[in-house]
Amino acid sequence: MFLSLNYEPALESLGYDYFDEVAAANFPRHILRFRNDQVLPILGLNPEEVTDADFIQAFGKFQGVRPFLALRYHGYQFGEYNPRLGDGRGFLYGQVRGVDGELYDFGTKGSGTTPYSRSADGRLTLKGGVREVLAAEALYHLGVRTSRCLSLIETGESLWRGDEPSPTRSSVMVRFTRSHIRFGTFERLHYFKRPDLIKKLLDHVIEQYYPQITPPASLSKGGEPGKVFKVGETEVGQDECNRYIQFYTELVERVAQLVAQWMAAGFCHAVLNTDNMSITGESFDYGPYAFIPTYDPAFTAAYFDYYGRYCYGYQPEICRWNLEMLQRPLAAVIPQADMEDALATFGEHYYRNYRQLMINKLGFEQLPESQAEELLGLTIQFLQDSQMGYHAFFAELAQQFNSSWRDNLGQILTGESFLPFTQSVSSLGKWRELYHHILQDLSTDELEHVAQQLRNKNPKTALLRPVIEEIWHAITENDNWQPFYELLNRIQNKE
Ligand SMILES: Nc1ncnc2c1ncn2[C@@H]1O[C@H](COP(=O)(O)OP(=O)(O)OP(=O)(O)O)[C@@H](O)[C@H]1O
Ligand SMILES: [Mg+2]
Repeated sequence: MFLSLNYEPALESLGYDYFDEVAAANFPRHILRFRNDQVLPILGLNPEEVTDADFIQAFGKFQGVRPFLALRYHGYQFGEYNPRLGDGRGFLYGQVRGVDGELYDFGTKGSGTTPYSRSADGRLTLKGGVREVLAAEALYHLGVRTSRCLSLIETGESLWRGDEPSPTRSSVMVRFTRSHIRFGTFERLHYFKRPDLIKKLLDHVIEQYYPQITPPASLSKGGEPGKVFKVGETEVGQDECNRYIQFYTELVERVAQLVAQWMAAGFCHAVLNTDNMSITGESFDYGPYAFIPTYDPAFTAAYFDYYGRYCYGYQPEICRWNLEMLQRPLAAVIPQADMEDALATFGEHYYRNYRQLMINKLGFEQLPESQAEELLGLTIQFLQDSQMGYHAFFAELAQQFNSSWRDNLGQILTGESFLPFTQSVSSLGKWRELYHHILQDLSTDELEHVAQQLRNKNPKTALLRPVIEEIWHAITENDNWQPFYELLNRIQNKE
């Protein structure tokens, strides 16, 4: 089924400067643990017609005739440039155009060694695979622009890891995402002083992932088609240059929006190295991530992040810095001053998006700016003062909300979960007053809309670490996958 999809050699057609052809490992076993039936319709496939054997054939045994491409990239890891990276345990399996007209990647993780594996085994632990499946689904259903997992297959090997009781079980995952071109893909080309390859890749990225940016032909009608000038070492036409500026400007906006989505979702990615930043502004690579238990800007998810560089509250600044580092390769084709102007808007884009998403989580489509600002401020204040669960606060708000709140301040957030804070946290009283004040302007229909919005944005199920550990416990102790499927069901049904 997957073998007969209409694969497009989009990246492959750029030539062997960007990747190496590799082979998949032969695994002793293939046990399908997860298939993402929600994704299949995007590929034009009817889930009922796709068998488990189809998944195993394509994404466990890797039968098929396409070249598998280990992509070359570098990256800044914890602030240090690392030229010894690249797909060390994965490859681009293929690219397919969805029924929505968009190009999608199937990328593997844990599929065997490549020229970039260094001394590592090219494998993915089963727990790592389970965690990535869960994160992607949870984020997707919280409205985050994210990759998703198409399949997870257990592969029957024993792996040794410093951060899991070992030996531990192995798996191979296939990721479904717009692109695996990373900031680090460009950084590598800069390292090797190849502005020509930067330009070629950028043209490809704009054509495939930023199609609304006007192509040179139409731009040149009104512009100055003949004018060519030097940016860095490269000769760039005026209208080409305009496109590149538009691209960087939009990337800045997309990344700002993505970080706002993580922050509102209470998500800490944990490893925001530039090799984990997609050029399409999508989120992916869910390793030691965590959803924050309580609102704490200093919350750090990765045990190896000794200085808290990638803590929850630094994420916007880190992504801004990553965009700044990307200016180095892009300076080959984009004037520095234009990139700086674009990046200067990052903070504003981030904050505007964040505030809007938080207002949505609080039940409203729109609020006047000053009111939105005040409500957000009080919400954060309460979450910080009380250290009530971040997800619990919103879930409880959604559960307890009642249209009677409009006429009766005394009923707002009086459920049991808020009792401990009624006396001790003064921001709760102020929050209630403001919320009441906002509701007073609403009609009965609008109140119903608030109730719906609250439930829609704030599912009861939160993917907190203890929840994942419980799922993993059942798997590792009793090979019981039921809790995993039940959790996935709740997440996918936004319960
Ligand atoms: N077990 C492994 N074997 C070989 N290379 C590995 C292994 N684990 C990580 N790497 C390499 O180390 C670098 C950082 O890995 P990271 O944990 O960010 O995930 P990843 O393997 O990069 O996958 P992706 O970024 O596509 O989600 C990458 O170059 C990766 O290929
Ligand atoms: Mg990675």
